[in-house]
Amino acid sequence: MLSAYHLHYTYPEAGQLHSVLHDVSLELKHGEQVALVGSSGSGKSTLLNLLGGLDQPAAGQIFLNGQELTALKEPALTVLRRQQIGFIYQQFNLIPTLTVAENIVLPLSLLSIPAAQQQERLAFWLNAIHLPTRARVFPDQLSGGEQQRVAIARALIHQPALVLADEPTGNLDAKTGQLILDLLFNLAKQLQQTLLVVTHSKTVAERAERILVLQEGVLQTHPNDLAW
Ligand SMILES: Nc1ncnc2c1ncn2[C@@H]1O[C@H](COP(=O)(O)OP(=O)(O)OP(=O)(O)O)[C@@H](O)[C@H]1O
Repeated sequence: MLSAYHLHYTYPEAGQLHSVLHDVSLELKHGEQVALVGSSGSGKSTLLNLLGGLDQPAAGQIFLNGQELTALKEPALTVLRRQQIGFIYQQFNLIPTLTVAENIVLPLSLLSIPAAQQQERLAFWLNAIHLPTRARVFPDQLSGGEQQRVAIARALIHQPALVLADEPTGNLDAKTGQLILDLLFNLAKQLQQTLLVVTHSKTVAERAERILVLQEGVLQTHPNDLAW
């Protein structure tokens, strides 16, 4: 469902081009749950941003469900992201001035889904993340784990084909992180969404069906043999 071919990513600094990703190719199957690991600075977040259409590679192609993401320009790229991709971040990134309910339905509002349908789906998701009574509170009234549950609902509510998570448990204690992980992996599986999770945690990576390892911008072909 997601294919990337020969991705290169560079940035200019002090008159030189620095390479972050070098000839990265990968394929994710429909409904697959994959972890992306590698040491700090190896290019994991950069790769996630390219796959999510948030940034463009210097060279290479990315296809999402047959559509070439790397051939799209704004605003078509934004439309594709809104329809097909859900993002989850370490810092939760909820909008502080919106309530829990408003944060969760935001992707539906952006897609102009009718209000009645939004409320129906909201009720389902408040239950799915075990926060049925917190719809009207604001993010700063929630714990970190609760905020991340809201962020998960917001990332999945529009039924995206692809869910990209960057260190989703990085800001949580071990026990809360485990609960968040269970919720994310179980819901994505139930909804047959493809999940790619960037992580430094072995616990997180071991939940995945497959582990991709980046080393200094190069994707390793035999990741199981490597220490990371
Ligand atoms: N546009 C840019 N300008 C300057 N540096 C950049 C740019 N894009 C990426 N980099 C550099 O590329 C390297 C890879 O960054 P990236 O955030 O992708 O790594 P990472 O593997 O996710 O690291 P971490 O695990 O610490 O989050 C870093 O050294 C980063 O500073």
